[in-house]
Amino acid sequence: MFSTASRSLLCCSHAKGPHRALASILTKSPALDTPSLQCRDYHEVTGNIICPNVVRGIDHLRDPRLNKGLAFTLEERQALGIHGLLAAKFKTQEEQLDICRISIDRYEDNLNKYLYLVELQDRNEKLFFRLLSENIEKYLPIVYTPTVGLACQRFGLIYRRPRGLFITINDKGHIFNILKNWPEPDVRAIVFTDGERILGLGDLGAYGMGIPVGKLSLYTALAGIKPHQCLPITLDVGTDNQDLLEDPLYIGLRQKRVRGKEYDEFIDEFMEACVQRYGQNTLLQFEDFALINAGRLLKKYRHKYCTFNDDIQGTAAVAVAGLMAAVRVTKRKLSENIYLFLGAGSAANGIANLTVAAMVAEGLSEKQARERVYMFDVDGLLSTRREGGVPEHAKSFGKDIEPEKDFEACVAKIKPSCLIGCSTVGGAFTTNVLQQMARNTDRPVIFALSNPTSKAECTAQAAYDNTEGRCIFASGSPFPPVKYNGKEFHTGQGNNSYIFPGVALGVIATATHHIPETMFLTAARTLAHYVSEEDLAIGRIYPSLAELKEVSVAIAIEVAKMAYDEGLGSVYPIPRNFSMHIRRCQYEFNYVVNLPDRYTWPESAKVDYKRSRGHLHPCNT
Ligand SMILES: O=C([O-])CC(=O)C(=O)O
Ligand SMILES: [Mg+2]
Repeated sequence: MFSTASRSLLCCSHAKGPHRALASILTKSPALDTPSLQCRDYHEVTGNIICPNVVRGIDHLRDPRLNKGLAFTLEERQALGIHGLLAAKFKTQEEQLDICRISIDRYEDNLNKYLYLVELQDRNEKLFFRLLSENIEKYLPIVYTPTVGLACQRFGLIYRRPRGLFITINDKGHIFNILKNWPEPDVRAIVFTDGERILGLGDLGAYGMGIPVGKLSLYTALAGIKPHQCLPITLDVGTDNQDLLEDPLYIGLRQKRVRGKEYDEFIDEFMEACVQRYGQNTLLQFEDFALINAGRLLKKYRHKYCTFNDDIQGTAAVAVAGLMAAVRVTKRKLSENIYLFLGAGSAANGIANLTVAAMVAEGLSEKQARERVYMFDVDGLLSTRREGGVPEHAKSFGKDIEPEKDFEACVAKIKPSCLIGCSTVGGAFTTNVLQQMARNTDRPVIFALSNPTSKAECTAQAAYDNTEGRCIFASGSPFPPVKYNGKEFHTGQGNNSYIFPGVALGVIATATHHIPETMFLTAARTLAHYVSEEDLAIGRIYPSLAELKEVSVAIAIEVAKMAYDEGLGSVYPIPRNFSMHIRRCQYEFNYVVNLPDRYTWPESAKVDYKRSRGHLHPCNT
């Protein structure tokens, strides 16, 4: 396994051959007199991957990683052999960003906006990521939740080009070979799904591919993880969604899901093939696996691989951060609340367990902490006395109390101060439930975390209207501002996008071996610290989405420090300044000079070309 530094050194020295060949033809340019800088710039553009001599002429426009469109300077156009392939105009990246914004605004339908952005990513990667990272509030709901949910549902219709790998159960025994087909050799993070629980939309089979793609877009846009280091994968083991099996547009395996031993062997082989191909510290993020697999696979692999489950641990961290910030409003310590979860699946258990850890940190014993947490699933309250007992995955939250199947009655009986929805049942927090929460306590905490918007347990407006505006509300998907009593509130989005990009950046930057649970508690604390008095005043227990990039870096720094405190980091020497180290690992969103090493622009050609185009580009004057 190579350290970060030695990996890039290898790539750089590997690429020197063709540079030398070029240098023998071209003499050194006086304008570009720092060869090492030129080399770094060129490789920055190509992601340390593309050998300059294999990309010729028009391929600089066809490769989204290299393409700058009309922003190629006159010198670049000549040096790269693309002069004349572009219109005469020279544009800056900023001008191009303006055009992108105007183009997207022309679409009314969010799915069309999504398609525009997909196409942009396929055409000009830097422009796509800069647009996204500078307009997070505007475009996050398009490339991510909720629109990405719709994109998954319509995936058969909108599928154009490959972005990521599809590995099917029929590929069992050959997974490593399929990974070899992915053109990027320097992958550091893989987000993968088997499509069985896509957001709250259920089994979408191979249509689930939109989710790893969307998550990894956020890796780059929010945390600055380099795109060539990211690989989205869908593990296609079939689908139990009858509509999809009958859908003529369906692009996945047309068969029922494979389960049991064969499925487990497939996942085992996949995990092992990933580290064989990309190294032991490759980050493997589980995304949108169903309850039956999510928890047990996390348990199985968490000490063997560098892995986490975003729906369990990422969601837990963002919810606990919200609970921590809410303490400043409710004036109740975490350990003074009573929690009731609607849903007892992976997200609920993840949040509940991390909340217990946070209460233990406040001084409760684990038993005392667990006593404060109740769960309600499709069969009612998790009571040890109910028929069929408490499901194995939520055993530690079962209570020796009278069974109850009516959720409203449960809210009245248990009197929770925090109500947390992870049920994927849209509207499950009825008027009665919300009004009861207002009777339970003066400042009830209400989280409707199921995604996308249609699955949220209640709207932000309903939560305010039915609690006399006293609630502290957060949702997994965004809601428009709430108007209550003449005042406007901007409620927060308790979505794991506040957590996973930062954790991933910290883990990748330190080549961490494993991700302990405490890292997510650290991430939660870091996020909670970012919540300002101004945020709280407008009803928000999270920083604004506009701060997501800053938050992600802050989380990455804390994760990186922790990685070395716990002996898990493996980039040596240990970085002395973590902040600087993290920033050095990040992607360059701005265009950089795209000239071959030691290129010389002949003086005579310079003059001729400038004359022939009738104008000069500012970069060349
Ligand atoms: O993708 C999101 O918005 C959050 C998430 O992980 C899920 O709901 O599964
Ligand atoms: Mg998810």
